[in-house]
Amino acid sequence: MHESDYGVAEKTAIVTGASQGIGRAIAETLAASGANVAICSRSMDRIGPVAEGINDDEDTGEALAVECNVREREQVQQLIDETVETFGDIDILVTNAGGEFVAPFEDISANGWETILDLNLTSTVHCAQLAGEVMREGDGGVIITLSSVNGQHAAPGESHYGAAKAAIIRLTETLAVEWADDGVRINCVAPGLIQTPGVAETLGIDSESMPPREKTDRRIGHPEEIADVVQFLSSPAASFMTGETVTVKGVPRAGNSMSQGLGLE
Ligand SMILES: CCCCCCC/C=C/C(=O)SCCNC(=O)CCNC(=O)[C@H](O)C(C)(C)COP(=O)(O)OP(=O)(O)OC[C@H]1O[C@@H](n2cnc3c(N)ncnc32)[C@H](O)[C@@H]1OP(=O)(O)O
Ligand SMILES: NC(=O)C1=CN([C@@H]2O[C@H](COP(=O)(O)OP(=O)(O)OC[C@H]3O[C@@H](n4cnc5c(N)ncnc54)[C@H](OP(=O)(O)O)[C@@H]3O)[C@@H](O)[C@H]2O)C=CC1
Repeated sequence: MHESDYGVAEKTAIVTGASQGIGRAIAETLAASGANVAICSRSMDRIGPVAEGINDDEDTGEALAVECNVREREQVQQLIDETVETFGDIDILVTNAGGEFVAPFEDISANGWETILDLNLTSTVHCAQLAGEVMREGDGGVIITLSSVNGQHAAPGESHYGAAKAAIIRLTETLAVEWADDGVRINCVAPGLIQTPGVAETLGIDSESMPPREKTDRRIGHPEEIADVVQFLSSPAASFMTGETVTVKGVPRAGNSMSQGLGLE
């Protein structure tokens, strides 16, 4: 009889942007399954308590908090070095940190464009290149990138973010081919609208009004529903998956724009 293996116990995972939202849910989910997690955000005051919460629980893997702005390559290198020094290796990398502002294309300054491309796309390049080096010189590993439904379909106000997230999908496909012989699997998760503090800030959605998980239609997703997919992709159960983008979006309503479709306008 075949027994599915969704395990990540004793693996070492890096999760970027884990002080809140999707990244935090991913870190806590992997740790609850026994992985040691190196987690980062731009502020130790914000990432430290998340690590403490994980370390307070005896039944989880260990957590290492690192202050790291993923837009800065040298800081990403320090994150990689501290992770290897503490846990010995890197088995899983989740490039979760990202963000956006919503604005018409004509209102986005050169710096605004660069900010969103740096934060989402170039940060993913830094993390994948530097952690990928460790994986490829060792026993391989698993990388999971974060795109968005905005990287798959056009939505007004999302030209910069959509371009960055679309590029992440193609980057994922390319690295899957280039690094296949090095034992590195790389897949991408493209969430639909997920209830996080970032979304509350960007789109003004009340984070207290969470609908239950039983329904898949006409609701916003929970961060844990992304974390569960990341856990699967990280595990041996996904051993024949690489270069794929997994969309996680429930059943939004049909509409002219995605936000109208979700009933948010
Ligand atoms: C609708 C349903 C579809 C489903 C998909 C859901 C889409 C969700 C996507 C998410 O990723 S949500 C969660 C992510 N979290 C956030 O986005 C956090 C909120 N945003 C921010 O914290 C910030 O805006 C930022 C994106 C992190 C950028 O902050 P930063 O401090 O790095 O940059 P600034 O110095 O503030 O600005 C740089 C540059 O950008 C211009 N700019 C900033 N905001 C706007 C804006 N609203 N409109 C136009 N331009 C903006 C700013 O003016 C600067 O440019 P210059 O003035 O210097 O030229
Ligand atoms: N929520 C959604 O609906 C969707 C989200 N996504 C993607 O999922 C990912 C997570 O989104 P979400 O949880 O909503 O985001 P949040 O804004 O809620 O959280 C973002 C996290 O990233 C960290 N972060 C932001 N900038 C940096 C940086 N430069 N360096 C390091 N860490 C950083 C923040 O920590 P701190 O502020 O402490 O530095 C925070 O922990 C993003 O890539 C987003 O684009 C995709 C589709 C939909």
